Amino acid sequence: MSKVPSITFNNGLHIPIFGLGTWKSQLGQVTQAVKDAIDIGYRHIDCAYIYGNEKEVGEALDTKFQQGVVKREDIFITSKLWNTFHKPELVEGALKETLQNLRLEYLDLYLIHWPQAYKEHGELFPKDEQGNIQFSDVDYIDTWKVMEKLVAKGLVKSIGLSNFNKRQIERVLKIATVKPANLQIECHPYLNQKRLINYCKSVGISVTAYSPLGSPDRPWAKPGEPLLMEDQKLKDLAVKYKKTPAQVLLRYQVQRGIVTIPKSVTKSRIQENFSIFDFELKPEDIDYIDTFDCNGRFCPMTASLGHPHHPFENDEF
Ligand SMILES: NC(=O)C1=CN([C@@H]2O[C@H](COP(=O)(O)OP(=O)(O)OC[C@H]3O[C@@H](n4cnc5c(N)ncnc54)[C@H](OP(=O)(O)O)[C@@H]3O)[C@@H](O)[C@H]2O)C=CC1
Ligand SMILES: CC(=O)C(C)=O
Repeated sequence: MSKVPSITFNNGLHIPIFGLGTWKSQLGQVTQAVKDAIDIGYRHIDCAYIYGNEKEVGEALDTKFQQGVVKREDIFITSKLWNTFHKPELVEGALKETLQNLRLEYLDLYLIHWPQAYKEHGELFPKDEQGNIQFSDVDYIDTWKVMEKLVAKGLVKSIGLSNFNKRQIERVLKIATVKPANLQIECHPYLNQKRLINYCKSVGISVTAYSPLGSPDRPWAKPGEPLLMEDQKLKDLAVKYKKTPAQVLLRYQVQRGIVTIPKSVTKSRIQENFSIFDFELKPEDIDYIDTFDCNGRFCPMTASLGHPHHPFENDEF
C-alpha cells in the first residue's frame, strides 16, 4: 500500500494531500465507504456538521481503531463549523457535538465552513415566510477569535477557513494570533483558482480543493449542465496517460501541491481515485488543463446571495 504524501501547515503539522469527501454520502453507505477507504490506505477524511452523517463516519472510525487497522494519530480528520453556530458562545458547543458524533477527542482541522452567518437557534437553513435564508450579523472575525481558543484547549490541532475570498482572508490575518492553516475552496479545471491559490501561497496558507471531480451529484445539478468528467479534452488526456478522467483531475491537484478530497461511496471508485501516485502529468499538460478555466463554479451558495459576507458576490476572487 503506497503512503499518501503530506504537505506541511504553517504550524509545522502535516495534512495528507489526498482524502475522502463525505458530503452527500448517504446514511447506510457512508460507514462502509469510510471503512473501505481506510482499508485501501486513505488517511484523511473530510467531514462537516451540515453533512448530517458524522455519527456514521464516527462508527467507521471507531471500528477501524478497534480493529487496530489505524491509530488515531495516523489519520487526519477535518470538520467544519456550520453557519448557524458563528456566535462566539456557540462555537465550542458545536465543535463538541461534532467530536461526540465522530467519537473523537480532537479534530486535526476545524474550518469555518462559510464566512456568512445564519440566524441561530433554529433550522440549519433558517428561512423567513418568503423562503429566504435568515441572516445573522455575526462577523467571522469574532468567530475566528473563538476558533483560536479551541486550539489552546487541545480540542483541535489546526484551524482554517472554507469559502473565504482574498479580502476576507486578509481581514482574518489582520487580527489572527493563530494563522489559518488551510483554506478549503471549490477547485477543478473549470475553476482553477490560480489567483486565490497564489495569494494563499504568499501568506503561508495551504489550500484544499473541494468538488475536484465537478460534483456531478450536487443536489442542484440541472440536465444539460457541463459534466467535468465528460469533457472531451480531459478524456483525451486520460487516454494518453492510460488513466481515467477522475484520476487525471485528482493528479492535477496533487501535482500543484493542492490537497484534494474526492467523494465516493463506491468501493471501486474509492480505489480508483487513490491510484494516482504511480504516474505524473507532464508540465505542458498541467498548463493545458489550466486553460480549461471558465469561472465554472458548481457550488455558488445562491441561497444566501445578498448576505453582506457572501464570498462570491462582490470580489473577483
Ligand atoms: N467546504 C465546502 O463548502 C465544501 C466541501 N466539499 C467537500 O469536498 C468533497 C468532494 O466534493 P463533492 O462536491 O462531493 O464532489 P466530487 O467532485 O468529489 O464528486 C463526487 C461525485 O463523483 C462521483 N465519483 C467519485 N469518484 C468517481 C470516479 N472515479 N469516476 C466517476 N465518478 C466518480 C461520486 O459518485 P459515487 O459517490 O456514487 O461513487 C459523486 O457522484 C465533499 O464530499 C466534501 O467533503 C464539497 C463541497 C463544498
Ligand atoms: C457541500 C458543502 O459543504 C456546502 C454546500 O456547504
